[in-house]
Amino acid sequence: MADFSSIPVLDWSLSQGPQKPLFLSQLRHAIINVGFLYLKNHSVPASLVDKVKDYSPKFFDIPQEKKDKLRMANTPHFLGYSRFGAEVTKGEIDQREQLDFATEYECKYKEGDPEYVKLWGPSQWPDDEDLPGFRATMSEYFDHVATLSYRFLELLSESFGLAPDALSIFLKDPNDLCHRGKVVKYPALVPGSSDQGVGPHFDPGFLTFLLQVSEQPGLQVQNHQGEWIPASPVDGTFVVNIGKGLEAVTKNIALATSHRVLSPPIGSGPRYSVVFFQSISQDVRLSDYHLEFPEEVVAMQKARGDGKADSVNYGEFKTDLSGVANLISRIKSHPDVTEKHYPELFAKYFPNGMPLKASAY
Ligand SMILES: O=C(O)CCC(=O)C(=O)O
Ligand SMILES: [Fe+2]
Repeated sequence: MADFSSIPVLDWSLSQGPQKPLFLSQLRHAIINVGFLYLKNHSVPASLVDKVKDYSPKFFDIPQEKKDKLRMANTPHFLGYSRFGAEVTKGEIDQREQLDFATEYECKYKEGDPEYVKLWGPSQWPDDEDLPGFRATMSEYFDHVATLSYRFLELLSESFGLAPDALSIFLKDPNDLCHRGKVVKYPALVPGSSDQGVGPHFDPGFLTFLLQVSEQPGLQVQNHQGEWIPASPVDGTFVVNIGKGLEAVTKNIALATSHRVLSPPIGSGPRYSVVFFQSISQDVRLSDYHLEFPEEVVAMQKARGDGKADSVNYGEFKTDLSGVANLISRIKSHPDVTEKHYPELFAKYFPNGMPLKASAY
């Protein structure tokens, strides 16, 4: 079985010139065997990335009562602020605080629509006078990363021997896409408390682009033997990884790899990150599609095997509509929003009531 003990680094500038075949073969290796990579020399301007890094801690420094006004449970869209301890992964409380946002929409849901349509709605941003320029900077960054993610997906298709648009068809309707982003703070470990920044999990959709804002280690990626491999920050890079949607539509050739974040070491100060999740059309059932892959790609998958990651979310991408898979995962992560806006699903997924402490809101 091909396994990994470090995360490959890919140079985006190679993909633009005569070295493109080399880039594609490195990409194919990373996507099939690791499911994670660092991307350097990418197309998002360094000055914009620096601004985003600068703003990230500032959001968390605005007064708690102002952040609480943006609480995620205000609306059914799973967008907004989650205070420390409000989020759950694999049944355990995550030691992090975050603001979730998404492609801007008015609430799309109408009586009679499937419930996942409630995922589309407006983000909740801090007032500009509390944090001037934050919303504009985050939105500009979000758009740049979305553009990079579309180009990346075309190259990924090519690296698998498919037509460049073979995977982009799942993102073809711009009025239907709801990419998600967030800015996250992981406080340093407090003696005697849990070190679960975020528990082991898979990501949704097709691709994730992660900006590690601070220097603290903590992000770890699980290899096929179940060992946790560090993906510590590398200056000037994004960490790119595969979501469960892409794994489903490629029949497990692209690997969604389990990962987690451990709280930064005691006394080392908080860790910040900014994440972009590339979504696909919500009314697509990926199992309805059959893509033909060249033999050598299938052979690489066979040589890799299927691994034994122990995280459990997003299995629904293999059977249900993409919107349903996304909704179920939001439900499991945010019991406070679920209790308020999805009472039937709350009863189903939290039969013992609110997990301890996640009810702190
Ligand atoms: O903050 C990070 O470094 C990773 C976060 C993550 O994996 C997630 O929120 O899906
Ligand atoms: Fe993740």
